[in-house]
Formats: sequence, structure tokens, C-alpha cells
Amino acid sequence: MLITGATLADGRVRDVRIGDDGRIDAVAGGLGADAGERVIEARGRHLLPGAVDVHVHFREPGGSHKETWTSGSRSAAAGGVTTVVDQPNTSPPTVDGAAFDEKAALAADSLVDYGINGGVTAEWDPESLFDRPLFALGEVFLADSTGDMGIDADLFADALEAAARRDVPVTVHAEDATLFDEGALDGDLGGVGTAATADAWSAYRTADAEVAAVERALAAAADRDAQVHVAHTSTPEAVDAVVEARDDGANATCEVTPHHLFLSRERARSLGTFGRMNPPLRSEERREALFARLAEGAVDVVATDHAPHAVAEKRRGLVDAPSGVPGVETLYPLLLESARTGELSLERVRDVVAANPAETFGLDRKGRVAEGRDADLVLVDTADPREIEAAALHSACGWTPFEGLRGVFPEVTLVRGEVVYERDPATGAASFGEPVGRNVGES
Ligand SMILES: NC(=O)N[C@@H](CC(=O)O)C(=O)O
Ligand SMILES: [Zn+2]
Ligand SMILES: [Zn+2]
Repeated sequence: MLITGATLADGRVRDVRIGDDGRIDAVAGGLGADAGERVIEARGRHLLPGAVDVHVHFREPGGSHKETWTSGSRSAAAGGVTTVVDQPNTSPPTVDGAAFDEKAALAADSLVDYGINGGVTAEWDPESLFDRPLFALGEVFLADSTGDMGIDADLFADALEAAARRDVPVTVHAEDATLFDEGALDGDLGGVGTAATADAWSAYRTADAEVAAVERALAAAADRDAQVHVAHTSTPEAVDAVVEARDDGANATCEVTPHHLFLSRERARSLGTFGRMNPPLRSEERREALFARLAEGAVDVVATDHAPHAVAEKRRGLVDAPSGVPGVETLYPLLLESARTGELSLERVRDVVAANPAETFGLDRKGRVAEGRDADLVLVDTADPREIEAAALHSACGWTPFEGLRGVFPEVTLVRGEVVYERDPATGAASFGEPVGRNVGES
């Protein structure tokens, strides 16, 4: 296949040839089409590396009414995400070899490449788990979230040691439940229904609880020479702590989600209980500071923590609704819209969604439009935003916290040279390819 006249993130206009092995053969000017070669004419559009979303919850096994590998990976493909990494809080939790194998069999339905993380609970079996092609250990829950997999400091230390011995990175959900403000959930929270706001949830799971847990996790990892990736940092203070640890020689990176970048306590009042997630939304002031760190380069990775729940579940009232919001399909679109309006450079967007996550987790075939890399590619008209609406998205959960915001959506998504998603620019009609996804932990 030949893609002609595409603009790359750095502004160069190039032709890109994809070999039969699904890798990029050449990035050059003036490549002529071979006889019988499929040509995609890309003039006026951008060709970007497919996003590597290192934090999704696709819910199988055990939660297929929220999402399946088919629906989740379609949502990924339509959003320009070509590799996803699934988290272990499924049912059964992915804490031993047998659970890993069960999930890997289901992931064969994926349209996009995937990694499978292993989890840590009192019942975990490191021997059989590390025997499998794991992507990373994590997210290791230092406080309870969906799945109630919170663990104590001793078990976390054991997990860091076990992972460091095998050169496996550890991703961590860092909140300290002893610093939550129980009083914030007293009183009238608005009862069942969307009238309740998630603001009390933000008051309950305090910013201090995150910052303290992040600092402790960084120190524990550094003491054991473990590679640590802090998931969904929601505060500028936590990002600064990671930067500081790295300056001190630690192998540490941080991740920020689109919901903490584009939503805040003030902005999300109309979301009701649909705005409840862990860690929760913060003040508009903190959101702006977090976004500034993204723009200036302090944030390593933007990943979604795509955590779909059914509408009926989210309507249960603030205390009983599960935590989490979907996001895999709107990651690239929201950031590309920020690039369109000039808040972020296109290269910065490319780096935080593709190049940096690939590099952080050692995926040397992913994350870049360059010779020899997998042809995981996204073709997009970066000047053509649309309004985000849940009805046009593909997650099985059927809602989005970003309803009404603008996003710049892909036209074509390729995984190792295969078209997995195509949108007719005239009608908007979407079509999907076959499940070609492979486990990136295998190689
Ligand atoms: N973020 C969330 O609020 N929920 C996640 C779990 C998690 O990442 O903590 C989920 O799986 O639902
Ligand atoms: Zn988490
Ligand atoms: Zn998560």
C-alpha cells in the first residue's frame, strides 16, 4: 500500500509505503505506485502514528454488559488508537496465569493490538503470572477502586521487588484512603438519579490523598530499582513529584487522562453521577495547571483510563454508582482539537499519545511514523472538528462525559497496514475491518 502526499506531525509532506509484513517500508518524497498497489491519496490531510493507550478497561471477562473486546476495540479504532493495554480489575481479576489465559483468549476479538496487565491482590500468583506474556504489572491499586483490589504497603513492596527482578514495569493507582475526607459524603447527596453531582466525590477523595500516595509510591519504587508509571495523575502536584523523582534518578513516568485535562469540578456539574471517577475531578484551577504541564512537556503520557459502566449503573446515586468514565475514542480527537486551536503543538500531541507510551513500555515497533515501525497509522483532516456525541461513538456503554465538546476524528485507521476503521467523509458512515489485533507482550 502507498499513502501519498500526507503531512506528518512535524509539517513535512511525504509518501509512505507499507510492506507486506505490515511495517513501514519507506517515508520519502516522490514514491511512485507499483502495479496493483493500493494507493491512498492523502493530500491536505495529516498522517499520524496510531495512539498507544496504556490504560483501558475492556471489561471481559465478567463485565461484557459494560464493554467487550469487540466494542472496546472498535471504539479504539474509530478514535485512532491502535494499541490498548487492558487492566486487571476484571472478573476474575487477572492475578494468575489461568486468568491471564482466559483474558488472552477473549482479546483475540480485538481489532487493534493489545497488551494485558497483571494485577496484584493477596491471592495473586506471581510465578504463573510472570510466566505469561505480560505487558506490565498493574494498575496496582493502592486504594480501592472498581473491583476493590486495594492492597497495603507490604504487598506493594513485594510486587515492586518481583517486577524489578524480571525487568517488568509497574503501573500504580496512587491514592491514600486514610487521607480521604469521610465527612464529605455526609448529608444530602441528591439521592438516586443524575441530579446528584459528583462534586462531593471530589471533596471526599482529596488531592492530598493522591499526592501523598504518589510520593510514597515513587520512593518505594526507587528503593527497589523498579520502573514505575503513575497512572491517571489528576493533580499538578503529583506530576511535579514524578518529574522531581526522575531528576533524582528514578525510572518514573506519569500519565494524565483526558477527563482530568478537559473536565473539572466546576465544568462537570451537569454530569451528575456520571462525573464520578477515581481519582476524581479537581478544581478548574488545578485542571488548568495540569494542562499547562502537558503543554510544556512535564507530562509523559496521556492515556484514557477508559472505564465504561452502564447508564443504569451510573444512575444509582453518588454513593452507589460505580467510578469511571469511557474515553478511548475521544483521546486523539480532544487533543487534536487543542492542536487545532493552538493550545498544544501537533508534535506534542503525537508524543504523549504515541511516541512516549511506546518508549516508556519498550514497544520499539510502535509509536512513530518511521521506516521499520509497524504501520499503525491514522489519517485525519486536522482542520475539521465535529461535536462529540455519544450516539456517534462505539463503546457499548452508550454515553460520554465529553458530550458537546469538539473533537477532530480520524478518517482512516490502520493496524500493521490493515484498514481497521474507515469513515466516509461525505456521509460520516463508519466501517470496520477484521479483528487483526495481536498481543504486543508476545515479542
Ligand atoms: N478510574 C475509575 O474510576 N474506575 C476504573 C478503575 C480505576 O482505574 O481506578 C474502573 O475500572 O472502573
Ligand atoms: Zn485506577
Ligand atoms: Zn484504570
